[in-house]
Amino acid sequence: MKTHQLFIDGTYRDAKSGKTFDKISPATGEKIAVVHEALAEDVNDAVMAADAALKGEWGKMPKAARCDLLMRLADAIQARTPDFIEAEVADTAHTRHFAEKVEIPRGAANFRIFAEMLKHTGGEFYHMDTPDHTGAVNLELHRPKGVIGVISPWNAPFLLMTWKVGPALACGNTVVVKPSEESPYTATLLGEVMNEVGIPKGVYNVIHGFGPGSAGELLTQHPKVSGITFTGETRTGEAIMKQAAVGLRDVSFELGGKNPAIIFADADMDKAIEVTMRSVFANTGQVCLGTERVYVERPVFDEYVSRLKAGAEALKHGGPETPGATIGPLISDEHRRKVLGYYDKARELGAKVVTGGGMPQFNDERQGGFFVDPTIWTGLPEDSAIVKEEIFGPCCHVTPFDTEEEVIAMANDTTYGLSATILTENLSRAHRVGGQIEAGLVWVNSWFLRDLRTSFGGSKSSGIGREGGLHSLEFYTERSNLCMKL
Ligand SMILES: NC(=O)c1ccc[n+]([C@@H]2O[C@H](COP(=O)([O-])OP(=O)(O)OC[C@H]3O[C@@H](n4cnc5c(N)ncnc54)[C@H](O)[C@@H]3O)[C@@H](O)[C@H]2O)c1
Ligand SMILES: O=C/C=C/C=C(\O)C(=O)O
Repeated sequence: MKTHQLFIDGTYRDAKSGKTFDKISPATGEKIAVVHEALAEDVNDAVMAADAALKGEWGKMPKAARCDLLMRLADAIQARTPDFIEAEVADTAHTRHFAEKVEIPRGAANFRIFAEMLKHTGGEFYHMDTPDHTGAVNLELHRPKGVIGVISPWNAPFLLMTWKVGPALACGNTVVVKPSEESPYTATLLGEVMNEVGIPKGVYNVIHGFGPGSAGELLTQHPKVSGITFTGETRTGEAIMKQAAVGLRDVSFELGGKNPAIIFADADMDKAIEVTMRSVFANTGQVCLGTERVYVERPVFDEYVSRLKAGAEALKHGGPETPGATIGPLISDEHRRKVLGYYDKARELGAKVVTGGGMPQFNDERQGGFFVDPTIWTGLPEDSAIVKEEIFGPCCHVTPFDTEEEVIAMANDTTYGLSATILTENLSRAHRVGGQIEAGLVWVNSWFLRDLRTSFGGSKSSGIGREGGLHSLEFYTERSNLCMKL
């Protein structure tokens, strides 16, 4: 039985709390690991180790040397791709293809992009006139924020945790990572690679546990933690904001979404189906940027629904060991109950269930896994819970529309503002409509294309702040303006 320990000050160790919890396989429902739960003393040990590292070798390291070390870390992650694939797949039951092609390469890229950027980016400089006409110069200086608490979710564990740790370390901070209780493996494994490449002890620390009353909450309240970067549910973000308020801890939030796809009659329908089959069903719908609302211009509504139905019904359920599987299980029985609750609610509200709406039956080990049917609904009003609330499963509601004004209004009529995707072959329409969607990311004729130099994040209930590229400097550094009289 695998055991996941804490990783504190460069060393793996059991939790002083003496508490552990089980990790269950999403593919089979069987216990696959025991995880050590960090409580107050463990959390304090991790934060104090991170604080000490700021004042030690790491804090004194020249920026170029720090960035070179992170580039070596990216290479070392790449070299251990097979180990990270097995770890991610064990926790999430993702396909090895998804882990190999998306998740692990992004883990390396998330260090590389910020190391390269920080190494080659200059800063702001302003010359000003002065009353005595001798002038003055202003230099915008950046220094590390300090110890950063990183709290990450289970839906893309390694990608999302490194998306935060990469810029945090590139900017000279140290981190204490609290991965989701559902996905401890890759964050723990990364400690080995940190030691292999020579990242000083205490720079990267991993504590395991839950949120309220556990490691997560304790981390957000620790006086030596200077900022919390969090990815997860909106309501969790609200809780963390309250927890972090005492001490005025800065926060960077990437939260939930209820993302629209808009398909105009002039769209390339093959492309529209290819894009939305991914944006609705990839990772079993457990993608914050995924589509749960589809708006289709009326002339092509029936064709679209019929083709999406065919695509959904062609998906093959299975875990990483199931040959040819194209849709996996949800992460946990608890999450499956949440998604099935929405499936029941849709029926109660009178939705037309185009396909799905329940869970598949198997006569093999998959029967113990947390599988649900890929599901498509039509016919519900825009104010229904199915159209307003994030479900985070392999499902979508499809609504017809007649005009641009109507569909823009429907797309924006949400408390979220994370992402959207627009399918049209009309360039001016893509600019016109795309510029009016209230979301952090809008794709045209594509989905989940990610340039890591761009800003990433959501508005309204989808987040606070932007990370990505130089935008990450806003959260991971403290600015000073040095004004020198000439
Ligand atoms: N915007 C994005 O980039 C993005 C990316 C991925 C997932 N998400 C969102 O994440 C959610 C799914 O992930 P999840 O179920 O793990 O989210 P979650 O909010 O339940 O948990 C996320 C993390 O927060 C911790 N946590 C929970 N309560 C806490 C508290 N009170 N204090 C401190 N830590 C706490 C959890 O232990 C976990 O590590 C979805 O809503 C999805 O939309 C958003
Ligand atoms: O499920 C959400 C996925 C988020 C992806 C990113 O944060 C990213 O691509 O940087």
